[in-house]
Amino acid sequence: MPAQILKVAPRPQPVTAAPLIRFAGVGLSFGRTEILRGIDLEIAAGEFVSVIGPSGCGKTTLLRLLAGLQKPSAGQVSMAGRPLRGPAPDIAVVFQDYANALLPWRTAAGNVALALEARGVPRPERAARIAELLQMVGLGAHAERFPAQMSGGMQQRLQIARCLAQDPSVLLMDEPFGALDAMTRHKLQDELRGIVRRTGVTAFFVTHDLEEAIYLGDRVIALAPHPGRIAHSFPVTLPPQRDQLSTREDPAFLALRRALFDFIQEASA
Ligand SMILES: Nc1ncnc2c1ncn2[C@@H]1O[C@H](COP(=O)(O)OP(=O)(O)OP(=O)(O)O)[C@@H](O)[C@H]1O
Repeated sequence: MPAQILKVAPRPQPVTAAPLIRFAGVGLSFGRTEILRGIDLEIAAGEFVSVIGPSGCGKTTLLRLLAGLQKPSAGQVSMAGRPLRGPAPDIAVVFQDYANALLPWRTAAGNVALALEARGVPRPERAARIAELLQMVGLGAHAERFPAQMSGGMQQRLQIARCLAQDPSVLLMDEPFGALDAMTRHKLQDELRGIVRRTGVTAFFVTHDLEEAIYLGDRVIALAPHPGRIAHSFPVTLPPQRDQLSTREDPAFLALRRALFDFIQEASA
């Protein structure tokens, strides 16, 4: 081999992994009303994407498109290179209304078991997996409680455990902590970030709470209304290890909070 060739160091190639989720030119109209227009969005596997925007701008509709609960009127939503044609077992949805998402006549363990049964996990394997999932969401000691015997925060943890029992690649969350008090909310935010990092699940999180969007996200997508469209994609430049006190005092956090606040003010005007 000629010497000069050996001297040429290989150029480091950027990592260009294909996105897990892709919205390509997605639009949605209900009758004559255009709700979403020209949504182009790519989400990498393991990414935590928060979605904010003024009330009624189409955040939930965007989530429903990704959940396969709504078909686009234009464009395509795809996952792992395949167009979404309806709800997929690989995509789990955590709703704000935890009380209605759980089966009241089943215990915590029974609620989680349901998702394992649906996936066809053999009975002998279920008990260990249920214990593991309940432990992961801090309900290890409450397996035999019924939802009505649990606080709102515990019920929401249970809904998350049940979704994780689906072994999803993607976790969609629509204002999941909106009905909880501030302390419980902060605790669940930390638990959720921990779970997402440990499991590697891709998270799509809709919220009205701008601080929550930043605290949890790797990126914040801002939707403008009439029709709903992506106005900005803000990268969150905070270190991955977050803390309720110091992260919220970080200058990068405060600057982004300001930018999101300004955006909402302008978009709502
Ligand atoms: N099934 C439907 N038929 C007709 N209009 C709908 C339907 N679902 C939603 N809309 C309208 O689409 C728009 C976007 O609704 P969406 O719930 O997605 O907004 P959002 O940003 O999540 O609102 P919020 O922050 O208040 O929860 C709203 O104007 C709503 O009235």
